[in-house]
Amino acid sequence: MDIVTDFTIKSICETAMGTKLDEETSEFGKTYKNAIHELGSIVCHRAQRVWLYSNFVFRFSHFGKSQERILDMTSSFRNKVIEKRREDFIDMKKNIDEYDEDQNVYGKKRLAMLDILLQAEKNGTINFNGINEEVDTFMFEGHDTTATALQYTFMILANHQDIQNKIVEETNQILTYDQIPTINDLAQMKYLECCIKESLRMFPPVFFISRRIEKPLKLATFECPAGTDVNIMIRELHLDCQQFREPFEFIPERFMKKPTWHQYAYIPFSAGPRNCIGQKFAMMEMKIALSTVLRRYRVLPITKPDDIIYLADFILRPKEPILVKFETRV
Ligand code: HEM
Repeated sequence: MDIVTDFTIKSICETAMGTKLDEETSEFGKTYKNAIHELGSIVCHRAQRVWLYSNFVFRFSHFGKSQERILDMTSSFRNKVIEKRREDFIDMKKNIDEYDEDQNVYGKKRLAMLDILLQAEKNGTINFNGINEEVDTFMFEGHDTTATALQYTFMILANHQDIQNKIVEETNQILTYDQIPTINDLAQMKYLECCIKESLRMFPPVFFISRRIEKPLKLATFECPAGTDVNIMIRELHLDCQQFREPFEFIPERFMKKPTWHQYAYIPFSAGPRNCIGQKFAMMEMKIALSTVLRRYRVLPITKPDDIIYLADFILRPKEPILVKFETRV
């Protein structure tokens, strides 16, 4: 998990934020990962204890104090990432004066998401707090989810050598040993894509989402009054045997045919207007990571799917680290 999280934090910082982590920020990134995990368990702990719902009581509790310490830590990591890019952005603009606002391109450089926010701050369309909120959202949504998906995918592939071999066969037809994949190469990795989709079905990192119902809603025989908070249990939907044949079996081939399930029975990235904005990015990132590692290493099982005990969290987090073994391919 440490290796994949390190990879996904660096990816989101370099791409969306335009900030390459140096030694100091890299170390900070590792603490950030642990802080996010701790934060998840505090939020769930509080949700289960009604006496901690009051902000006044919570603030003085042990958990309230821990949460404050963690939020200080995550804010300072985020501030470092923003400040580093702010300096680079000023330098970049000094050297290049052509800015194409429609394409978000400076000279020949395409802007990172954070550059667009910094430019918007200059134009007065977003303020300092607004930038912080956007960066927090992307840093969190953009690393923990993908790292979780990758660890379950490595684990399930380690337990299915035949499927792993098929991925390597496909990848070898597209890339040579050291070749860095282009977007076109990634688009050709159809079988790998089915494996990732199947892994997201069985182990959706965001395993539930919540919505507040604005108007009364009839669900089968149930009447939900306006104002009800509803949880949509994504993992339960994905494991419904009325929708998926042998739902507990890892069968990537089911994604090679036209879906036989209801369009909302498979929603790892949610659906509707607030669905995941980063899903294409996540799919590409996972394809790069998996194809690069599997070409070089055979992944062997240590953790088995049935060994996993899940924690109460807002991400599908295992209680114990998920372990696999890497053996160099010859
Ligand atoms: C396997 C990886 C990922 C999974 C499973 C995932 C899943 C989700 C889900 C289920 C939601 C909807 C939450 C809701 O409806 O309440 C969501 C929202 C979001 N995701 Fe992802 N995500 C992933 C990767 C990413 C990445 C890489 C980024 C950023 C580059 C990202 C950015 C976001 C953002 C900003 C939102 C909020 C969108 C909004 O509220 O309009 N996600 N994600």
